[in-house]
Amino acid sequence: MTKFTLSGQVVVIAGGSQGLGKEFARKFFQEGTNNTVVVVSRSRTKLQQAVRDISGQESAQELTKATQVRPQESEIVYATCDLADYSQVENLYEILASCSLKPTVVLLCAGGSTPGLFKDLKGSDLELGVKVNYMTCVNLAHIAVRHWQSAHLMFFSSEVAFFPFIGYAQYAPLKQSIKSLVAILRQECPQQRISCVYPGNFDSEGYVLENETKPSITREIEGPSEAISCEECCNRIVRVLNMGYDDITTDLIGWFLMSTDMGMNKQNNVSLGWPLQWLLGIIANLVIVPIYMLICKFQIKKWHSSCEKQE
Ligand SMILES: NC(=O)C1=CN([C@@H]2O[C@H](COP(=O)(O)OP(=O)(O)OC[C@H]3O[C@@H](n4cnc5c(N)ncnc54)[C@H](OP(=O)(O)O)[C@@H]3O)[C@@H](O)[C@H]2O)C=CC1
Ligand SMILES: CCCCCCCCCCCCCCCC(=O)[C@@H](N)CO
Repeated sequence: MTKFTLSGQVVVIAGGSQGLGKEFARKFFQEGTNNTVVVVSRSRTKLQQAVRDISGQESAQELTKATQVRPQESEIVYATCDLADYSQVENLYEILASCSLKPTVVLLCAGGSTPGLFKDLKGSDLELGVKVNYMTCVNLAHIAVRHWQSAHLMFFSSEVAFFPFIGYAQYAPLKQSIKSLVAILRQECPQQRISCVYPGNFDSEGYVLENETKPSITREIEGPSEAISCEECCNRIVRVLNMGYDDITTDLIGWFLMSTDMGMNKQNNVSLGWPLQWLLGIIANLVIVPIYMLICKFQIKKWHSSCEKQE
């Protein structure tokens, strides 16, 4: 299987303009050698700022069909693309191809949530949830599987894929869809390295924004996953990738939640400490999970009645 290395790569980072995607761009550009890093997102101004921050240069270079990529030198360039729009992703492929760039690592890191009760969300929030979290992924993955068969694909789901809970109606179902897509692609494309990261909370621009609308009950339930910095999150992921594992969590509670969800999702890939995880999962599902779910039900009931009182 493809070894993970930070050097000599052509890296495409979806959602590279901020947060964890930007942190990965920094890591490849600053810690590796001979990398061509392409950060991709919708906003040109954010992308330019990210490229300037990372490269330390005054100006940021946009990837176009005429861009001359210098081999043997590290470069970071940006490309604007709404990855939820398939034709724009095809266009991105054309641009990369005309620069003779064949990605070797693809990070599908675009995503984000608008927490809130389902009834309080707007129709546009629901649509955005599907587009930002799922369409961006499925579109780029499709191009990658068709044209870049030797690329290492890295998907970004969430710990909520193991445990969906109140407040994440716009988000968790799509992160579960990514897990499902990954399982199928691993069977269909056995020659490709396909990793899936299930992060717990980390402190990104998106995280700060989502906390503005997050119901208190959601905050309470996700409390055990305390936000770590993007840098720490990126480092933890790289460490586990280097060990050769492909199902990755970023904190202990995430690892524990994954253990309760091993079954038919696991197939032929393994995660850190998997025999223990498997056993622990069985025991947890028998004894710990039912008790926890009772406590959780009680917490939610209490929250609903305190909301009613306030009204
Ligand atoms: N932060 C957290 O606590 C957690 C995050 N995650 C997941 O990890 C990943 C990274 O999270 P985080 O760093 O917080 O994300 P941010 O919200 O900070 O950044 C999201 C990125 O996605 C890009 N993006 C959004 N929509 C599109 C689109 N349609 N086309 C192209 N790019 C798009 C944004 O750029 P632009 O606006 O320029 O398009 C931005 O670069 C996400 O998938 C997130 O769901 C998982 C668990 C916890
Ligand atoms: C079985 C007994 C123990 C159960 C404990 C449950 C603890 C749940 C922690 C879940 C944390 C979810 C973090 C991901 C958040 C996320 O994806 C958003 N920040 C979106 O950006």
